[in-house]
Amino acid sequence: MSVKGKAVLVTGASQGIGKGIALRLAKDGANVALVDIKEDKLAGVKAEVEAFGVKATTFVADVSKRDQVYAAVEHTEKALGGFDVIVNNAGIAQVKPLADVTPEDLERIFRINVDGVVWGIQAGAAKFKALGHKGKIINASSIAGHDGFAMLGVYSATKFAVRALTQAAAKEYASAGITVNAYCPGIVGTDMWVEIDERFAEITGAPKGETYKKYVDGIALGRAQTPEDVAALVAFLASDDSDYITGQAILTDGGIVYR
Ligand SMILES: NC(=O)C1=CN([C@@H]2O[C@H](COP(=O)(O)OP(=O)(O)OC[C@H]3O[C@@H](n4cnc5c(N)ncnc54)[C@H](O)[C@@H]3O)[C@@H](O)[C@H]2O)C=CC1
Ligand SMILES: CC(=O)C(C)=O
Repeated sequence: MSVKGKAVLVTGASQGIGKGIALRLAKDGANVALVDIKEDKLAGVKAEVEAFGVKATTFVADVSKRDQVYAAVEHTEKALGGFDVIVNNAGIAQVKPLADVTPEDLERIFRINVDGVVWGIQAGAAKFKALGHKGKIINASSIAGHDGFAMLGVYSATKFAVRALTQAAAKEYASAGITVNAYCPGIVGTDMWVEIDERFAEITGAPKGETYKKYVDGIALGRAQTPEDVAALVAFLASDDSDYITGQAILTDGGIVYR
């Protein structure tokens, strides 16, 4: 598997899965652009990436804003001297019964989780075409993009949407040699799950930690997923070894049996 020397843009790279992806790709020899809204955390991740002896750069952008995503792609090409892969990883979750969902909730979650992926696909593909070379687009879906999760209904809808966008984009860009795939993690022990568990506790009265434990107990491999587990799949999708794979939404969930 080789990503050595490739220039890769990762969104949502300040923490969690995005940070895990950035570090894994750096370990494998890729140069990495770290994009996030959390400016304060980016410098620390950049230093960790550079410790692998590769180039790193940071860029503050809100993926829900089209112009900011295009600017992040431009910055990546200039700073890293190329542009080969975009990982549209940034996303947010919200725990709420469907009965309580507001127009503002829908607006906020869809703008980041869906628009953010549309802009990443669009800006990434435009740059690959301008450079005249093949490229890879990799999007974050979820097991919640395969089954609607109770209390995470709107979030699940956005992750189903990411699968649809991945399939459509794969067909639209295949003739340009651009591949488009999605990774679908299970239960990953990041800040996102800390917040999900806390919200479940507030809404249902379940003790803190119980919801997370319930989901982890349903994983056949018997443990929660780590960002590194997810990054292993993304490293494959970013490498030349995945050249014949496109339009796929690949589950990496430890054989989850409880949803
Ligand atoms: N944690 C989990 O169990 C799972 C997570 N996922 C997906 O993986 C991706 C990463 O999730 P985690 O690392 O767990 O979440 P996280 O909450 O730990 O990290 C998300 C990152 O995205 C950034 N971000 C949020 N909104 C942004 C915006 N508008 N523009 C730019 N950056 C923004 C945050 O600042 C943060 O650094 C998300 O798309 C999530 O939906 C999918 C399946 C399972
Ligand atoms: C956060 C998320 O996507 C799940 C399914 O845990």
